[in-house]
Amino acid sequence: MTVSREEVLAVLARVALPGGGNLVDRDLIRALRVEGDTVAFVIEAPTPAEAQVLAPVQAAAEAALRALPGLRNVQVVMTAHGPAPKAAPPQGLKIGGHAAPHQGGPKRVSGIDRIVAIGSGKGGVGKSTVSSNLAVALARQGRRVGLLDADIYGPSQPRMMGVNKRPASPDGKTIIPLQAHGVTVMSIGFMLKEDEAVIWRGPMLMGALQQLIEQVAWGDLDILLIDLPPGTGDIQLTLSQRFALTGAVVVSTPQDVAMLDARKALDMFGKLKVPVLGLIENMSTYVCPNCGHEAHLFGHGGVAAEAAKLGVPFLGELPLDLDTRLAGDAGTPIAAGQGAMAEAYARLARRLIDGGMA
Ligand SMILES: Nc1ncnc2c1ncn2[C@@H]1O[C@H](COP(=O)(O)OP(=O)(O)OP(=O)(O)O)[C@@H](O)[C@H]1O
Repeated sequence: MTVSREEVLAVLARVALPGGGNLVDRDLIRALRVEGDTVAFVIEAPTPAEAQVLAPVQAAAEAALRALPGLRNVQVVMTAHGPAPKAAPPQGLKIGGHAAPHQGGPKRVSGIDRIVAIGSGKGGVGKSTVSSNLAVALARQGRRVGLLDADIYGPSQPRMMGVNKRPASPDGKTIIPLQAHGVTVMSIGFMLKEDEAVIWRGPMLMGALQQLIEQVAWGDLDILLIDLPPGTGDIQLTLSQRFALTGAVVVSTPQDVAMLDARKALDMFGKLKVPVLGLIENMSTYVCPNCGHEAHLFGHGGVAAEAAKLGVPFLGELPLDLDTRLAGDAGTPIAAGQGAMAEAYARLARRLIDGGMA
């Protein structure tokens, strides 16, 4: 028995807040994901002080969801924005400290030729899948590639790239990234225990992001791909303001609602002066493996049309493909093998290389 997003929201709407209202009508839920028997989301408190007040609410929400038949894993993270109390000085390697004061414009990271962010307006459109496969496809074409999983609310790269162990830090400062399928990989997921519910305050998230870029011994890279969280939040803002990005690639499905959100992401990159290198349509066509019939479950061609309308490059379309999902779940991206999907990613990679973007 599976639980729907609506059922989860209905339960959360019954969790009352001190001072009135509930988690849903006070709009505190972010990045809600319901997948099989797992639900994960973020409670975004307006301030660190309110995050403390809301701690019992977090516990009540978790308990209410655990009572739903069909749900086995409930992962709730609390974040808060605004000034946070001063942190104790770090002892050994600690991730999620406060970001160092920032002066001047976006800066280059030494040894890294290009930084390309992969974003989406909506969650679940395949941004992480595209990031891992593109990274592998670029590496197969001889590029020196790094992949940073900055999806702090739901890191997917440990699973998709098939690596998950805590990276070494010989001096308590430098972090040694992991290697998988020819790609140098770092994920916030490597630093967290599974199911760990940490209170990540907004400023701490920013500190974590900065550490993941600057303290990781990336070595010399032709390109660092950054798998962003969905949407247009603090991570996107901090990243663009602090680091000189070569550009951003936006992934969307052709579905109208996904495109609507993708437009917001494009608008955000425009405002932040990050060049949009192109749009990718994911899950565009489904070819039945039994009869070969083509169906367009989320529509088709909408992303190419939008790219043409906005005057940004359309980088290609990737079909909805069972083997892509299975490969991602198994930790070996489909681009690492042979066949039509590996070739589609190889074409995408070639296009970026030929355009000087990778
Ligand atoms: N082209 C595809 N064909 C089949 N399955 C796909 C495809 N692209 C992605 N998926 C599957 O869809 C699910 C969501 O993909 P993914 O995690 O890459 O999305 P996302 O946009 O990064 O999501 P989020 O932002 O919520 O982390 C995964 O199970 C993935 O394997």
